[in-house]
Amino acid sequence: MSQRQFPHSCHLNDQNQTLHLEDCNLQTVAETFGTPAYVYSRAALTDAYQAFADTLAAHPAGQDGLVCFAVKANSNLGVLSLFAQLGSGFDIVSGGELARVLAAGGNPKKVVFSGVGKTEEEMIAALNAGILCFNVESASELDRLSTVAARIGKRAPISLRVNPDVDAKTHPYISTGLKENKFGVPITDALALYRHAASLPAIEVTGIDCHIGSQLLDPSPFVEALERILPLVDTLKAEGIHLHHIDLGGGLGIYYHEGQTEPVVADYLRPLLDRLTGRGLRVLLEPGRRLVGNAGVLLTKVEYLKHGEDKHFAIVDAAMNDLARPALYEAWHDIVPVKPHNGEARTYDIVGPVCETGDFLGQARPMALQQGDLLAVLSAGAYGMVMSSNYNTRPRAAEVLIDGDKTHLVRERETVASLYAGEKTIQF
Ligand SMILES: Cc1ncc(COP(=O)(O)O)c(C=O)c1O
Ligand SMILES: N[C@@H](CCCC[NH3+])C(=O)O
Repeated sequence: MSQRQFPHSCHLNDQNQTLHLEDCNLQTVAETFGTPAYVYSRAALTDAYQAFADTLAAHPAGQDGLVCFAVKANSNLGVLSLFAQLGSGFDIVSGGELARVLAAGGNPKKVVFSGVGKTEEEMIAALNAGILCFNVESASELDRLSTVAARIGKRAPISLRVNPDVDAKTHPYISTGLKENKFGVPITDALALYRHAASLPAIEVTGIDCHIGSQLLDPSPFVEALERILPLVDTLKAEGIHLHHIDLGGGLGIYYHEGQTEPVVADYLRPLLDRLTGRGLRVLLEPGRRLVGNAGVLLTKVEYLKHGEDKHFAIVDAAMNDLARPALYEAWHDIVPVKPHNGEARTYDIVGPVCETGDFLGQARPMALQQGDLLAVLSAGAYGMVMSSNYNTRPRAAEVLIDGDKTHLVRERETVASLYAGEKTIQF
């Protein structure tokens, strides 16, 4: 057990053989804040951000580059404020995310707005905030944005999100850059749409954008996508449409399995930056998962052990409503005891209390367990809390940010009463 590799900042403490995140004993964290609880490491978040920022800064094509953290991966205010303090920008996909970024002290001039379904209200909020760029995903969105901006006396900075029709070789639900996906405008339509955009007085064409998918462990599709886009940039230039920036999206994968290797940030970025050298384009990136995924764990307590004829179940107090990824994508998360002990090891399905057979966090996991044990679901910092729900009227988990030996409660656990605040009964 002590030989195993843990995600960044997570380790078994030598003295008491208890899982720690930075210098905090996760057993104590669970006792203090209760379970289920998401726990994030400031050091791991910072290191992950710096890997991108430092690689950009070290390359001639990346000097004025900007990392725009994809807020959809983790929108906790404590996490967002840390990234804002590190100098990060933000990639948002809703008015709600914009509000969170602003509440966390994010700079609107470093915000890009992605998403296929921007409403008028969201456009107005973003225009009034003065964001860096709208990543426009369709002709009808462009026309709506132009109308809305003109109506309120603003000019909307835009890039078109082009869909380069590249296979990201990832889970089909999180692949976005194929022509059958709903995202972006087909690269073959982009030139005509850019011409149209350039003719609209309330629109300022500033960039080009693409995002081909998520959890890419092989970075070669990123290069393929860029190589499909650069000829379009050249054609636009020849027509007098000069772009200021290129947004390469997010999508770099992380390891979820012990022993799995993940691409090194610099190895992913350098071939892209090399191809952009001398073009005078500012580079924007939208990493989500890679900045937060392995900076967080989900702590959960074993409520019951249930030994069936064919299977052993560990029924824990976290469920698919807290972490949807296993139920939704059959995604794998390593799950480890916070304080391993030497009881009889059995092969457990780690399941939650929700009334669905798909409510599992992990299946067929060998470990020695007792009722009351604490488990840590690893690599849970991305698409964890943000995808949680109140299904089965379960209050959502607390979120805690670790900084060395200090803990900060960055989101309180919901209460049962808060779950129906704002609702009314009615007498017929
Ligand atoms: C437009 C856009 N940008 C950035 C991201 C972040 O992706 P990831 O978390 O894989 O880095 C996504 C999600 O896939 C996205 O749709
Ligand atoms: N929710 C997905 C990632 C979605 C990426 C968003 N474009 C996951 O948990 O892996």
